[in-house]
Amino acid sequence: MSVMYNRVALIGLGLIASSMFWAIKRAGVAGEVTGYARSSGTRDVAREIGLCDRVFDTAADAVEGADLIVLCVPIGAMDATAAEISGTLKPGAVVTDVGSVKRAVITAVGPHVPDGVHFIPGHPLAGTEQSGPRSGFAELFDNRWCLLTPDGAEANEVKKLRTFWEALGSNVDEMDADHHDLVLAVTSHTPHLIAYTMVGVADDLSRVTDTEVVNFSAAGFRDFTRIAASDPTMWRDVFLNNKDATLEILGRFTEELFVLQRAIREGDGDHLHDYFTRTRAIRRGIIEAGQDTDVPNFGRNPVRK
Ligand SMILES: NC(=O)c1ccc[n+]([C@@H]2O[C@H](COP(=O)([O-])OP(=O)(O)OC[C@H]3O[C@@H](n4cnc5c(N)ncnc54)[C@H](O)[C@@H]3O)[C@@H](O)[C@H]2O)c1
Ligand SMILES: O=C(O)C(=O)C[C@]1(C(=O)O)C=C[C@@H](O)C=C1
Repeated sequence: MSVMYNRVALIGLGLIASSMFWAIKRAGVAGEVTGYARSSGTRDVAREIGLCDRVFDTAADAVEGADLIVLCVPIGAMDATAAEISGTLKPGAVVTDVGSVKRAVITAVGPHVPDGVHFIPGHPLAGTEQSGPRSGFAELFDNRWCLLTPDGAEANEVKKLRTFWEALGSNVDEMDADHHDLVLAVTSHTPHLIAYTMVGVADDLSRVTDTEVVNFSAAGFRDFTRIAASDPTMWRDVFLNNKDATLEILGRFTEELFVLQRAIREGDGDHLHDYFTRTRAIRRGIIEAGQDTDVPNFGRNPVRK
């Protein structure tokens, strides 16, 4: 594929930015990729492993002259990061982000985007429980969805950003930001909270030892522990910034849980069987839609130095 943006700047060099870098190199869609991370340790690692063509010590320097700027920091850091780069954004540049919540990012970043610069929020629905500059890999976005919430941004720029994400391996869709936050509360945010809770319950239970939990963890619980190992800062920020939607889904979840709890207590096998039959159909739907893509080639990267 040919170069789409002469210079792409990645701000915040963790899992998503490093995966984007390797995927951009694999696709050949950027002339140059610059990067910035807040900590000097992360910048040193980035330089050591060849993550980004040039790593800068300030975000403002990293975005200077960039055609596409991708904010890859935790949601709670979006406001300050956008303020830092605001003065050096090139007219005509596109600012996007990868944050897991969209309305809060629009509120935080939008006011810092000067006239003449395009702002197109985004969210790749792909990740792992790993974080940091060494955790990325080029295949992360393959066959995963990336949602854009353009809200009136210029159509040509939106189209170009769509094509960019497609070149990185994603399927792309557009959505209203509030709707995005509700959908993700169902499909990602509340499930993470449930996993955190279940692992916390196992940890608290004194009659079952930690060694027993580790040795005898069944597949379902092991999946929960993977999810519950996700980055605490990122997930704290997700819940603080998608409060209403998460609380709505969590309310419905606890209501359903109480009904199932009662069915177990009363020995209502029909209710349990009917419920599990309904939920099984959802899983089958996901497989039929080709969305059961477990993370491919985890940890391997053909272009990493
Ligand atoms: N991990 C996932 O599964 C996933 C998936 C999709 C989107 N996201 C979103 O992508 C963004 C980055 O997540 P990640 O998984 O790459 O995280 P990460 O922890 O791997 O990397 C985040 C990077 O942001 C920088 N950073 C951290 N705190 C900062 C601060 N206060 N100020 C400035 N910079 C700071 C650091 O360079 C750090 O390496 C988040 O907004 C997250 O919601 C994550
Ligand atoms: O597979 C995982 O580790 C993830 O949790 C990735 C996952 C998710 O699917 O919920 C997590 C947060 C995101 O914003 C997008 C993707």
